[in-house]
Amino acid sequence: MTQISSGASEERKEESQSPLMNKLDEIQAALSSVPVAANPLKEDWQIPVIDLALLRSPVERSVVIDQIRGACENWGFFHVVNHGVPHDVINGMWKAYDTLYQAPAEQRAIFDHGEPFLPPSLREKFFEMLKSFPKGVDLKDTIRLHKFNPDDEDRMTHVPQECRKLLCAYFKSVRDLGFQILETISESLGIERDYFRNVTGNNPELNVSIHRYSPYEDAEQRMGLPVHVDIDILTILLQTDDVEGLEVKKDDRWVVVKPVAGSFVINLGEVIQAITNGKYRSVLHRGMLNKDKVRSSVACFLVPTPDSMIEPIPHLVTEENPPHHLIADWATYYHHHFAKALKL
Ligand SMILES: O=C(O)CCC(=O)C(=O)O
Ligand SMILES: [Fe+2]
Repeated sequence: MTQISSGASEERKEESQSPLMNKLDEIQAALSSVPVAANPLKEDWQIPVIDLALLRSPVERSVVIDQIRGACENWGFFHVVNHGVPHDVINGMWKAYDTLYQAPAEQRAIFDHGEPFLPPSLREKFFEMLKSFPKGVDLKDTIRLHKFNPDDEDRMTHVPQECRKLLCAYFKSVRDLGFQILETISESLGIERDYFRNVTGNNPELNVSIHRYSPYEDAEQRMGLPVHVDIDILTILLQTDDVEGLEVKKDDRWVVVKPVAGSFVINLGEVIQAITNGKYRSVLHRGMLNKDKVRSSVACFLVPTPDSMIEPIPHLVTEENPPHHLIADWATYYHHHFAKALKL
């Protein structure tokens, strides 16, 4: 595995000031104390809503590309509507959701990857760290499908039979949408449309987290999903459209991502931040709980192939803006990220 970096002490100096290290410190701080709503909420701000139907119009395409550039620079998050994923495919995902959550524990143990998607060698350390955190900061239930390839229905024998087709149809469609959005993100940077797909290896395998946030009476004192950034390329999130819970960090405030009927929430992962050398942002977010309603969400993570080189686009590196992130193949990058988070 390749790892290109400057000398060790220089690297450490750079890291101690990097946005990534600030984020990791904030994640640690938030995890070690309850209650969690430390920063004031900004109720009237909203993440951008982008209408993808306009991409088909030659006149309006450039307007949409400009909106995507603005959303990526300022928010790292946006809704997409008119995205082309059919309603019945989305309804099929919700049906599959019920089937997966109703499965008996012994069956779920077979299809649910269980723990977060961590490098195997760091699992033990991660669980040790978790023990030191107070209870009540990670109260959701999550079913995880690891390296899920929706083209491979025949090999999906571990997933309940009645939802295989539904999951494949949904994740194929959502993966296509993700790839299409990556093209518009490339276009917004003035680079070839297939830049991201090429450098990250066009990986057909997805990671999937299917969350269920049960209600808690003292919901404000607790946390469903702790503060984090997504360590992927792009996340495409489907959420219940009548219950709030997702919050995004913006200018030191938490902004509620109000559900928009029929939309997907898109957020940029760490990989886009690394490849754009900080021009586009992967931002902190968290999942809050509700007093009396269940909230559900389905996160689909596009990830690079292990040998993809994660390095900044050359014209986004300058003397004043040297590489912010480790330059390495994805397997190394991923390991390094978690090792830093665990302070190893
Ligand atoms: O449930 C949500 O709204 C957020 C999920 C999320 O951020 C994640 O799975 O990484
Ligand atoms: Fe996330």
